[in-house]
This record gives sequence, C-alpha cells and structure tokens, in this order.
Amino acid sequence: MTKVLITDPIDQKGIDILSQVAQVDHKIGISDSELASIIGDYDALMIRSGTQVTEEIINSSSKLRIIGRAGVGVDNVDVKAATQKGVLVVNSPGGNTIAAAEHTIAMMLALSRHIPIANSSTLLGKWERKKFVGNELYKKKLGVVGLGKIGAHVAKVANALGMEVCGYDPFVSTERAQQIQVKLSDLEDLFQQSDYVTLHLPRTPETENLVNMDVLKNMKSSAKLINCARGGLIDEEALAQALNQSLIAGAAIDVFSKEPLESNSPLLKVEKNLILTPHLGASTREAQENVAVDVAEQIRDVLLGLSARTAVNIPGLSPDIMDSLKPHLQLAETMGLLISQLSGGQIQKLEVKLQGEFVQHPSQPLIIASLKGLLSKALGDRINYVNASLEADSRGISVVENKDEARPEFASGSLQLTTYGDNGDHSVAGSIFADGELRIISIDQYPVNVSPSRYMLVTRHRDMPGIIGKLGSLLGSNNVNIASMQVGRKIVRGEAVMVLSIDDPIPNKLLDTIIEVDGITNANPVTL
Ligand SMILES: NC(=O)c1ccc[n+]([C@@H]2O[C@H](COP(=O)([O-])OP(=O)(O)OC[C@H]3O[C@@H](n4cnc5c(N)ncnc54)[C@H](O)[C@@H]3O)[C@@H](O)[C@H]2O)c1
Ligand SMILES: O=C(O)CC[C@@H](O)C(=O)O
Repeated sequence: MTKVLITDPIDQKGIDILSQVAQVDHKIGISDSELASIIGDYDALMIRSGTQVTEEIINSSSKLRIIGRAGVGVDNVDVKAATQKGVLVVNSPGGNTIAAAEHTIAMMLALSRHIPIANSSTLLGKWERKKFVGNELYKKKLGVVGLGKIGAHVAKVANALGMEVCGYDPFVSTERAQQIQVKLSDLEDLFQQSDYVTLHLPRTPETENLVNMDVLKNMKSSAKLINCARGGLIDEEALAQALNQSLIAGAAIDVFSKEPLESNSPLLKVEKNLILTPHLGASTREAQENVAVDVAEQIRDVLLGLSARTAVNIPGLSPDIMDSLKPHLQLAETMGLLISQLSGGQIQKLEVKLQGEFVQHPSQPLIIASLKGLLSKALGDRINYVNASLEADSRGISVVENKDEARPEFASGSLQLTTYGDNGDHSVAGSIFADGELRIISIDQYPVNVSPSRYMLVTRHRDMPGIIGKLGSLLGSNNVNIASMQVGRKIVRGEAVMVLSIDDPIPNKLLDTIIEVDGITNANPVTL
C-alpha cells in the first residue's frame, strides 16, 4: 500500500487528493528522531515550514520518492541530500504569493498606525489618542529587496497606496522593473533613502545577515523594516540594538532565524515599535488551500508515475517537456544504457551530440536521460532523473554538449553519445523513425539499423566468410534464440560490428567460447 506522511497542518482539500491514491498518516509536530525512525515506511512526505527535513531523515528513508513542501521556501529541506538520494522535492511557488504580500502590507500599516499596541492599551481601559499618532504611507519611499512574485505584488499595492517604490534584485532586468513600476536602486542607496524597507528574497549563504548593524546604521532614524520572507536575513541581535537605540523607528517581523521564536531571543526584550507574528505570511484560508492542492496533486501524480509541475531539483523537466520528448528521452536513456555496457570501465567524459530535429529540443532533459541510462547498470534503482547529473558529477564524468545544425542523414535527426574512458572511446547514435520507433543507427561509427531489444550481443570481428555461421551455430547449440542480426562495416573485409537481438541472456561460459572464435575480437552482451 502506498503511504504518505503529513507532518505539518495541511488543508483538507490536499489530504482528500492524496487519499485517492494512498494511505495518509498524520504526525503533526513529530520530533526529528521519531521522523527518522518511521520515514522508511513512506513513499511521500508532505510538509509546511514546521518540519525540518534533514540529511539524516532523508538518508533514513528507503522508498521515499517525493517530498512536497506546501509553500514556497524549501530551506527547511536538505535538497542536496534529497537529490543525492534521488528523492524529488516539489513546492508551490505561487500559491501563497498574495497572502504573503498582503501580510507585508498589513505589517506596514500596523507599524505606521501602532495598531497592536493601541489595541492592547484600549483593552486595558486606557484612551491614549495622543500617544499613538502615526504616519501615512502615502508619498513615502518604499525599498523592496527581492522583486520576485511577492516583492512585485507588494510593489503593485504600494504604488496603488501612493508610495514611491524603489527596488533591488540582481536578477531582475530594467524592463521588468519598469513593468512593475519599480525604480531599480543599489542596495546601499535603497537602505539609506527608504522610509520603509521590506525583504522578499530567499535565505541563502549569500543573503544570511543581509541586514546587519552596518546596514541598520545606514538607515534613516525614521525608517521601518519589514521581514515577511525568511528568518536569518536579519541579524536579530543587531536589530534589537538598533530599535532600543532608536537607530531606526520600527520593525515588523514574521520570520525568525530559529522558529518557533526562542524565549531568549533578543527581539523579545525590545520595548519600542516592534511587531512580531508567528510566521503567518502564508496563513490565509485561500493560500493554504492553494498550496495544499498544488502540492498534493504533484505528489499524487508522481506516485502514479507521472511527472511533477514544479520540482525544485530537476531543472528543465516540466510535464510539457516530458510529454513532448517522451520518445527522445527513451532513446537517450536506452543509448546511455547501451553505451555503458559497450564501454565498460571508468568513464571520464560523455559527449552528447544533437543533430537535425534533435537540435530544436531542449538539450538538458536529453542529457539527464542519457546520464540516467549511463549510470543505471552501476546504480540500479538508486539512479533517476533527480540525481543523474549529481551522480555523474560526483563520479567525475564531465558532459559536453554538441549541436550539429548540418543537414541530417536521417529525416528525424539523430542523437549521438560518445564516451571517453579507461577503455578508449565508444559511440552510439540513434534516431526516432516516423512511427515513433527507436533505432540504433550506428555503433562505434559502424552503420547499423537495429531496434533496441531486451537482450543483445554486440561483437567486433573481421569481415570474412564463416564468422556469422559459426556464431549462429554456437548460439543455437546453446539454446539462445536469435531474433535478428545486423552487420555494420565500413569497408569490405575490414573491421565490422555485428549486433544480434536475442531472446535469452548469454551464459558467461558461452561468451568465453564466442571470444575464442577466430576473427572475433570482442563480444559484449547487452541487457536493456
Ligand atoms: N512569511 C511567509 O509565510 C512566506 C510566505 C511565502 C513566501 N515566503 C518567502 O518569501 C520570499 C520571497 O518569495 P517569492 O515567492 O517572492 O520568491 P521568488 O523566487 O518569486 O522571488 C525571490 C526573489 O529574490 C531575488 N533574490 C535572490 N537573491 C537576492 C539578493 N541577494 N538580493 C536581492 N534579491 C535577491 C530573486 O532574484 C527573486 O526575484 C521567499 O524567501 C519565501 O520563502 C514567506
Ligand atoms: O508553511 C507556511 O505556513 C509558511 C510558508 C512560507 O514560509 C513559504 O515559504 O511558502
């Protein structure tokens, strides 16, 4: 029975989708060690931001195929460990954009009008109208750091509120900035000149403590800082000091370097204009339903053997691409598997050459499929589309891509794989015929025309009378049935390649006898 584990609160609509295809178990708030001890039973794990999916947990799994993060940030998942283990990681990149952007705007307004503290005072029976005079957002300068989906929506709403919006994002073009009505600025100027600064970027080693004491000192003393993106982007000790010393006028923080916020956090000792919320950016009914459905559908599809829409660890393999390239991917994987058995030994380099119609397709998926095939004899079930590139890289196999626009020999173009390794260079070329049939069209540059079959024997021999007959009778006398046979040669009576499709695997002893046949220089049994 397929089993899915859910360890954070997930909207019922997502659970209903998963229940159609799997047994769904809930263990909300489970500890890391408990999770590591039970993960081996599960095919899929669905989480929000509460669960830390560590390397230890991933390595304790044995049949885990997918981790679904119902939200955007995957910084609570060790994606590298998942990739190494061949576990797909999917998220919901757009499901909570509006929720997080609106929480940011709410934080800005609440800060500006002292809403939380005025509420507490009023509930205590006080009537402190003078104490809580605020300021307007209208005509104030807003600096947005990170102009992705949420940053762009915040900018849109802020523009509608009459704010002047500037932004910093090293990956956003001037055209895109113009489109979302944001004036691009450098980071230092943005902090120095803005009345409000809001963060909307991921936490990475480069962005950690992006807002530190130097940056806070550079801000206006009337400025306010909002972080509804990720904990760790702000040095919390420095922020507490900056607020206590009135270096800046206020801050509103939804996300923390350690969550839940620890009781000894310096932020809990700040007495001035600081609003804290417990990671509520995505907590709207609408967003929770969006992300739960989005991620549950992807988990369901992957468990059913289909592809995922938004995998974070297999770039370039969207469902559309997978569908349109199905025969091409199958050809690339089959050729990878074939060439690994012809090459033997350690491979240092794989060259992937695309010709004719193949050049029109994205090459990355074809490379991944070739690598998956190439490594599958060595790694068995452990290799998949998720970890193929990483596994090749860790084995020191470099990949070179080569596109040949010249008029192809085959109308449908061709794909050629060449390996360079301990046993010299080997190449296999293939194509797809009009009926979608896969064909191997050359082996080691010898032209052949072979439909790949489960068992094959590929020999190298001298082109001379009698060899084919001898081989045929050897196989026959050992009860190995030949389904088809092809000989490829460049010159008459020169070196040749023979490809036999056979119904049964070749026993090792028979292989030794084949190699002893006069004229046969090499014989490679192949299983596809
Ligand atoms: N508080 C919440 O509950 C909540 C909800 C949703 C998303 N988030 C977080 O909000 C952040 C933004 O989410 P998004 O959906 O807009 O993501 P996104 O990927 O659409 O946008 C992120 C942007 O940050 C930019 N960026 C990366 N490095 C940068 C740097 N060094 N300086 C400036 N910009 C940089 C990227 O170019 C990108 O445009 C993420 O960290 C996400 O995890 C939080
Ligand atoms: O799970 C949540 O509620 C938070 C999600 C949010 O941080 C995200 O990155 O999408």
